[in-house]
Amino acid sequence: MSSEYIMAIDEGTTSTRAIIFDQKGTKIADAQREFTQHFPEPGWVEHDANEIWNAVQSTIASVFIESGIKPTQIKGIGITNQRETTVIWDKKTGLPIYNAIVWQSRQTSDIAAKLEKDGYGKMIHEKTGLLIDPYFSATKIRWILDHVDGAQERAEKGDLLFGTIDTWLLWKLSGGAAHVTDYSNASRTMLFNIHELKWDDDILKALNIPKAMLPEARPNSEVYATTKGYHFYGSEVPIAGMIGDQQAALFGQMAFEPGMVKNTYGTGAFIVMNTGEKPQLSDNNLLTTIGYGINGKVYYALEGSIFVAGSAIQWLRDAMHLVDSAPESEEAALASNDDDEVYVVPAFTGLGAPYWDADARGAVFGLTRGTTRDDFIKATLQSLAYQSRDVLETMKRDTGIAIPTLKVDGGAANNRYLMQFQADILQTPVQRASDLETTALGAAFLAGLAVGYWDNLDDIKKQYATGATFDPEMDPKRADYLYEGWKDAVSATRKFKHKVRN
Ligand SMILES: Nc1ncnc2c1ncn2[C@@H]1O[C@H](COP(=O)(O)OP(=O)(O)O)[C@@H](O)[C@H]1O
Ligand SMILES: O=P(O)(O)OC[C@H](O)CO
Repeated sequence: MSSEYIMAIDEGTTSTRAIIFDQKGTKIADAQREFTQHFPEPGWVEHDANEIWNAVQSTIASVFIESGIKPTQIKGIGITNQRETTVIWDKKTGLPIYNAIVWQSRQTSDIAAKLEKDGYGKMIHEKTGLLIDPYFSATKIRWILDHVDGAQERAEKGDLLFGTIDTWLLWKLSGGAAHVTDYSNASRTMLFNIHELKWDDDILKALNIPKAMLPEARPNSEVYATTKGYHFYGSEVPIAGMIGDQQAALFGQMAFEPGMVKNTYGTGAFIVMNTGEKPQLSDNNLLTTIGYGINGKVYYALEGSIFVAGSAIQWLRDAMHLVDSAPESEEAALASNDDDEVYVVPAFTGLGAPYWDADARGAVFGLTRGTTRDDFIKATLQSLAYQSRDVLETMKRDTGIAIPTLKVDGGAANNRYLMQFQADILQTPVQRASDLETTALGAAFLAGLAVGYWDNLDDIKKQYATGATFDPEMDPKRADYLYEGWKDAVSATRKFKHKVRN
C-alpha cells in the first residue's frame, strides 16, 4: 500500500467532505459533515461561514483518526467548493461581518435588476461571460456592504476581505497567510474579466466595490500556501489545487477534450461542456466560464446551471415529509403507477438556465383525485431530468455539437430511476462515474499534479474507470410528448408572478 496520499476538501452546499486518495485515484478514507441552512426570508439562503470552517476542521480530524493516516503522509491538499457563495470578513479578527450569502439566494434581485436597467448587461456578458443575475457573487458583495454598518468604509480602507469559499478556507488553513482565489471561482463573481484574467475596473466601478477587498486570482494547480497551526497537527502541508466544484467535476471526469460534457446532480445540477482554449459566448443564455488553468494555459467551458436538483429531494424529505431519506425516492418512483402526467416545477429560488427568471416560484401540474405520494415523488425526480434536457438542447443549439454520451456524477446520480429516466427523456446514453466523488477527485488531481504526485495528464488519464451506463429504453415519440408537457408546465409557472405583481 502506498504511504503517500492527496487530500481533497470538498465543501458543498449542504455538506463538507475530507477525502484521502491514493496514486490510483482510489478513495482510501472520507469523512462528511452537514451544516445548517439558514432561510431568513422567503427566497433567501445563508450559511454561517464559521460553522463551515468548523465542519471542515472536524472532517479533517475525523478522516485522520478513522484512517490512521498521518498529516505527514499527505503530499498536497486540493480545495473544491460551492461557487459564488460570498463571505466578507475582518482582516484582523478573521470574523465574518455577515453570514455567507449562498449562490441560491435571491436577496440581491433588486441590485441585479438595477444593473440590468442601467444597461450593463452587454458589457458584463462580454467581459465576464455571465448574465446579470443575483446568483453570482458581485451583487452579494454589494448587499453586504450596504447592510452592515460602516462596511463600505472599512472595505475601502482595506480592513475587510472578500472571498468565495475556496478563498475563505485557504485563508483559514494558511493562518491568514494567503488571500487568493483561482480562475474558476473568480469567473463566477461577475467581476472577473475572463479574457484578460483580471478583476474588471468598469464593473467594480458600476457596483462601487473596492478592489482592496478582492483576492489575487491564480491558476488551478500550484502551491498557494501551506497549512499552519493545529489543523494538520503542526505539519506544513502544501495547499496545491483550488477549483469550483462544477469545474472540478469536469476535470475529475477527465473531460479534457473540447465538446466533452458532464452533469453533476448535487444540490443543484450543473451541465458543463469543455470548449477549449478560446472563450465562446453563448447566444442562448448559457454561461461562459473558466474551466481550469493549468501549465500556463486556460481552458474555457459553457455551462447551464440548474438551481434546484437534489435540494428538491431534500424538500420532499425535510419540508413535505414524503420520504425519510433521499434514496427512498427511488423506490417510490418505481412504485408509482401514474402515466408520467404530473409535473413538479421546482423553481424555489427562481429558474436558472436557460430561463434566468429570478421571480419564478415552484408549481405542480396535472394533479387528479388519484395522484399519490409516489406519483408526486416521481414527478419531483423527473423534474431534474427535464431541466437537464432544457439545458442540453440549448447547448446543442448553441455549439452545433451533438452530445453522444452524458457523463454524470453527484449525490442524486445514485438514483437509478432518475438515471434511466434521464437517458429516456434525452434519448442519449448516460454514463455514470465509477465513484461519484468526481468533484473531490478533480481537486485531488490538480493538487497532485502541482506537487509531482502525478506527472502529467496522461498519468491521471490512466486512472479513469466508468461505472454503469443507462441506455434509452423509451420510445422517442413518448419522450418528446412528455417533454412537451414539461415545457407547458414551465411556461405556466412563469406566468404566475402573484407576489411580484403586488
Ligand atoms: N439516492 C438519491 N436519490 C435522489 N437524490 C439524492 C440521492 N442521494 C442524494 N441525493 C441528493 O443529492 C444531494 C447531495 O449530493 P451532493 O453531491 O453531496 O451535493 P452537494 O455537493 O451540493 O452538497 C442532496 O440534495 C440529496 O437530496
Ligand atoms: O453544492 P453543489 O454541488 O450543488 O454546487 C453548487 C455550485 O457550485 C453553485 O454554482
